[in-house]
Order: sequence, then structure tokens, then C-alpha cells
Amino acid sequence: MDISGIADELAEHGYFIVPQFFSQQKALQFYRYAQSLDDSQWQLAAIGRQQQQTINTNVRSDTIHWLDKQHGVESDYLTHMDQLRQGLNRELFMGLFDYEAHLARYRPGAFYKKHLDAFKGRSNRILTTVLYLNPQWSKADGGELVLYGERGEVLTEVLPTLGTMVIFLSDRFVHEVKTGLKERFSITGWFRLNSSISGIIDPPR
Ligand SMILES: O=C(O)CCC(=O)C(=O)O
Ligand SMILES: [Fe+2]
Repeated sequence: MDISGIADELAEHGYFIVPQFFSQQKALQFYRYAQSLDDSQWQLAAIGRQQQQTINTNVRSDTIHWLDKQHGVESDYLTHMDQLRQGLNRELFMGLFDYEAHLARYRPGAFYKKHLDAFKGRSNRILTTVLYLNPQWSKADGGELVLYGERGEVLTEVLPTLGTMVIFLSDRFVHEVKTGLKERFSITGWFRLNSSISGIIDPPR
């Protein structure tokens, strides 16, 4: 899928699912890397903003690992996403300034209840991206991402299969991760506006 195709879909619907964003080989490389991290490299994720950040495992029970430009495989992912960022800016004049991303690991039974990734005018997170990294995944395994529309209707349910990428406007779509039967890996990230321009500081990590 070319970037202008992604841009068109985003402009029209506000979300888009790209079944093979990365080659199988590249996606497998990210998967193997996620698997290679040991427990000390995964942390419980916080919810809420700034001073209100708390760990609440009733809302989400995944663990995360923030990506860093210093590391080869992580930097490779960030570089690809920076190309997407530049392409989207060219096509849609979105003024996306930077990108932050973390690996996420959902153990069997883990979930992330309905939430928004950003609140209108109160965050510089503009676009959410989620890349899934699971070579074997079927409907019976659960773990779907569900995106909801304005009236609470289900817009789409996405299985977290290797190489699938979902992109959506961070402040527009309530979404959740259903519990799954198997361990589920993904890379979630956010394209952001420049916080020094918008005057809003994003949550500290
Ligand atoms: O893994 C997913 O499908 C979505 C994760 C998510 O909603 C988040 O990390 O904010
Ligand atoms: Fe989310």
C-alpha cells in the first residue's frame, strides 16, 4: 500500500487497516525481537495524563517496552514510521512533528478496556498506529482490537495477525483490546504535533 492510498483512506474515514504494511520477513524480525526481551525489559503501562498517571490493571493489563533510536531493530521501526510521517505530511498537511512507540505484550487473558488515546485539544497525539506481530492467530484466539463509532456501534474488529497495521485518529475512536487466549505482541505508536507549538506537554513516560 502506498502512502497516498493510506492518506486518502484516513482523510475519508479517519481510520485505515493495512493488511501487509511490512513484508513478512520484516514483521517477523520485529516479532522475534519482541520475544527476545526478558521480563526486566517490560513494564506495566500507566494510564491518564501527567500528574494523574496511574497504573490500573483493571483498565489495561499489558506490559510495554518503549522504543529507542539507540537500538538497531527499534531504530529500524522508527525510521520506517518516520517515512510514513513525512509522507502523510506531504499528502494531508497534517504537520506531524514526531513519533513515539512502544512494544506491547498481552499475556493470555490480558486486555485494554474501552478508551480514547487523546482528548480533543488536550493532547498532541494525533494519529495512533498499531502494528501486530503474531504469526499464528485465528478468530478463536480472541484478542481483537475493536474500534467504535460515535454512537457506540462497532466499526471494525481487527485480528492481531503478523504484519497488519491499523492507523486511526487518536481523539476520534473509542477502542478496546479484547482478552485473548494466546500471548499477543504489537507495536503501538503515536504521531504527534510539536508540543512547544501547541503548548501542551504529553504525559511523561
Ligand atoms: O493493541 C491494540 O490493538 C491497541 C492498543 C491500544 O489501544 C493502546 O495501546 O492504546
Ligand atoms: Fe489505545
